[in-house]
Amino acid sequence: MTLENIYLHIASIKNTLDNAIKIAAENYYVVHKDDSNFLFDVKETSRECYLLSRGADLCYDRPSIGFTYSLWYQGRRVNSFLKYLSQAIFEAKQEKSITIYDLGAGTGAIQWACAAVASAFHKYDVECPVIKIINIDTSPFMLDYNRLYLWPALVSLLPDLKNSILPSYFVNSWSSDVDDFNNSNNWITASYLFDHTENSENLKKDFKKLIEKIKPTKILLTSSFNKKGYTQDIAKELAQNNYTSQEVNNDLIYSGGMPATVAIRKWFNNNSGCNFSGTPSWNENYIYGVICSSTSPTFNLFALDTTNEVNLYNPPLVVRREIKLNQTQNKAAQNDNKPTIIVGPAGCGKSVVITQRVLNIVDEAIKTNTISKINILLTTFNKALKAYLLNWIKDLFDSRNITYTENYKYGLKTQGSEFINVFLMHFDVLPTRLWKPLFKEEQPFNDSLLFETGLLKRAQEAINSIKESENISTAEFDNVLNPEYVLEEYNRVIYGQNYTKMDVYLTSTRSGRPVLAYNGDRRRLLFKTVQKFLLIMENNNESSIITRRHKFLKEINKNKFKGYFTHVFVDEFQDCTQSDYEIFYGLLKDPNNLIIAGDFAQAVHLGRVASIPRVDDAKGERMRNRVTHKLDGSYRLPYRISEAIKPLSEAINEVQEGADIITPYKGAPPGARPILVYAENNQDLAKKIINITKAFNSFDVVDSIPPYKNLITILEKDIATTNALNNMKSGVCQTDTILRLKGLEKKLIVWSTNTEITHTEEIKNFVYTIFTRTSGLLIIGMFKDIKKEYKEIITSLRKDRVMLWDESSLQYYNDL
Ligand SMILES: Nc1ncnc2c1ncn2[C@@H]1O[C@H](COP(=O)(O)OP(=O)(O)OP(=O)(O)O)[C@@H](O)[C@H]1O
Repeated sequence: MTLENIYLHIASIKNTLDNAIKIAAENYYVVHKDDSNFLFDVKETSRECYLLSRGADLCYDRPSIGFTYSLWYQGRRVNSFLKYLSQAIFEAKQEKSITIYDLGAGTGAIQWACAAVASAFHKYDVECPVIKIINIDTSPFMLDYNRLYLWPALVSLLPDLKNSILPSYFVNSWSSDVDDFNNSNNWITASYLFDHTENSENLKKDFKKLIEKIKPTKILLTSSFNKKGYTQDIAKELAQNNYTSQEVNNDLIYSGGMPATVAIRKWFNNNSGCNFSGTPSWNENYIYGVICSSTSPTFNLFALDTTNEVNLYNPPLVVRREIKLNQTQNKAAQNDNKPTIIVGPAGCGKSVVITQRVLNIVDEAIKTNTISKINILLTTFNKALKAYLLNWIKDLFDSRNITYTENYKYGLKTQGSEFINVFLMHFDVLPTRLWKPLFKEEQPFNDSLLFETGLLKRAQEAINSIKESENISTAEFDNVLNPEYVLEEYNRVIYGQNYTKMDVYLTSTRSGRPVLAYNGDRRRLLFKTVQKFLLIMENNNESSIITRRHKFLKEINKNKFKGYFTHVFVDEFQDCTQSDYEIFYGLLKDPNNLIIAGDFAQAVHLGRVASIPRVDDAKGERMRNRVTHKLDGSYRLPYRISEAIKPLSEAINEVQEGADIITPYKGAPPGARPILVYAENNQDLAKKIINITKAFNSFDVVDSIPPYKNLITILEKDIATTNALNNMKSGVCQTDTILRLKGLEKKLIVWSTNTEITHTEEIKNFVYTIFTRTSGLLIIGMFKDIKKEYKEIITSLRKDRVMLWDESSLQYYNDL
């Protein structure tokens, strides 16, 4: 059997391949034609495939993409690999087996081309190496279309293939799910890998790491001709490192029409309401291809320091100890006794770094027998996040065999220490928690704690009293003399910036707050009202979280808790005022051991009032040695979601200095674009959400059998939709507020625009924080009378990176 014989046989099965594409499409249609959204989805994927042919990037994240794509591209893509693989497999015909890692496998053109070659071996009765194909792609829809439809159709026509081609399919990473790297004759095929990415340099680095790990004997690279630069660069580098490289002759075995595929497209157009246009053929545009073959065993080829982490498309890790920190994260986790600021967008690993740094301090202290001197406070503004951090730290301690006991109120005491070494506390309870055990006799907060409604009532009383004493009978001052404004002014400015005296307040800046004239009536009235409010609270023996904090600060300023902690860690610093930092400094032995992490874009409590400790005044001395670590990218947010919401983070950044702009990161878990859904009412939204979870179940966001472990989380509280969902699938949905969920992540977040966001000034921060909670799907539910501010946010999202769920959603979106 010669190479020519192989070509001849492949030429003879052209119609078989064409027929298999047709059969696959027929079968897919039978299974999916009644899907709630089938026709619209096909219409959209057809449009996107057309745009791909014009050079646009395709997201491959709609359910019908495999179906539509294959009806145009399958033939030509397979054709482009036929000669290339004939040549490579023919050269390897002595081998018993070959394992091909097909990166960006899509609907399996490489697998099909291998099948055609193997079929030639059978025809000539020559033993063909068993070809194990590991299809790796970020799109479950593309992989599934091959696995469930294309491949079975081809095997039904060429049954001999069953034993010679052994495929497997992996949504995700080049490495993490593929632990079987010990095959002896590994090949890598990478088609179009570097064609559509703004991140080619990183990709190239990861690609080289993969090569070191897999040690392939052959690397087959293709790209479109006009994007061949990166492929050539890599081939050149490989050529200098034990690989010979050979450009592939690009003439194709097949040409002309694909009658079966054309016929089925016509049938769909006439009978199903699909609207396919154009005539598919075998003719592929000119492709650049190169085969690199190893000349000797590869070992530490590129002299990279690590061969273990291949960061492409890593799935999210659930066990904290399995997370391998990247270089920047690692640096930020070193305990260098300097005030440390860790910034970066949602999901870049700030909490990961904090927990690692806590571990490093404790680990070092245990080794140097100084654990009894370590007293760390880790505080944050959210109960669930506190629990999350605690579990991460416990998991890390376990991984280092650090023995500890847990005190449910305070934190962890490690073996060998007489007291608790790691205090984990919600910042709101810190004043009470620290005060009570230390100064039992005083019991400062033996009062009732008021929350929103109670506080608004007291603020109104204060306003009434001031209006009366000042003889104000008009609405002239109502823009500031209203309960919400008074409370915010107290929390954010009078407490937040610690303006205890009227004359200071009248003449000082009120950073991040609406402008009020210095020494003006409004300021004077506000200060008096706040004083009155505090007095009323005191007389009624009541307090708020902030008045408690305020009293705590006053005691701290008297050195009461001085030096209680060796280290203070703050996660989510965007919720801190300047006064909060005064508390942290007051608690610290050494100001150099303040470590704070956060993201101003998520400042849902304070908006533009949020700030980090000043360095430009007398107190700034404490931050003199500060180090800022800037982390990049989001490991949590699927790449497409980061791309979609980037304009929103840029808009926040424009008004809020220091807010981090989200950077799409290739190491993020796979996922779809944000899905925009129009609904007539809550019931309708619930129905559509269920349909979406069905269509996207390959992203593993919601369990398909009860009890539904993976919940849908609706933000902000939308009880009607939640009830409607739970009536359909009991227990599948929960609803919450972002104030309780910030810092955490969920697999499926729904932003229901039906519910009001009360913090109108921080509305963008709010919505951004909601969007960035997902590690899987993000659904945006839109209704008829949508608020103007929400409309503005939705239309600001990158247009080619949102997915309109159905016809009514598309129309609604176009009319926004
Ligand atoms: N180096 C890493 N490798 C793999 N996964 C990582 C890495 N760093 C972070 N992650 C994952 O990214 C997700 C987000 O991490 P983390 O919660 O620490 O981010 P964050 O910056 O604190 O987010 P937020 O600003 O929303 O609070 C987590 O699921 C974490 O496991």
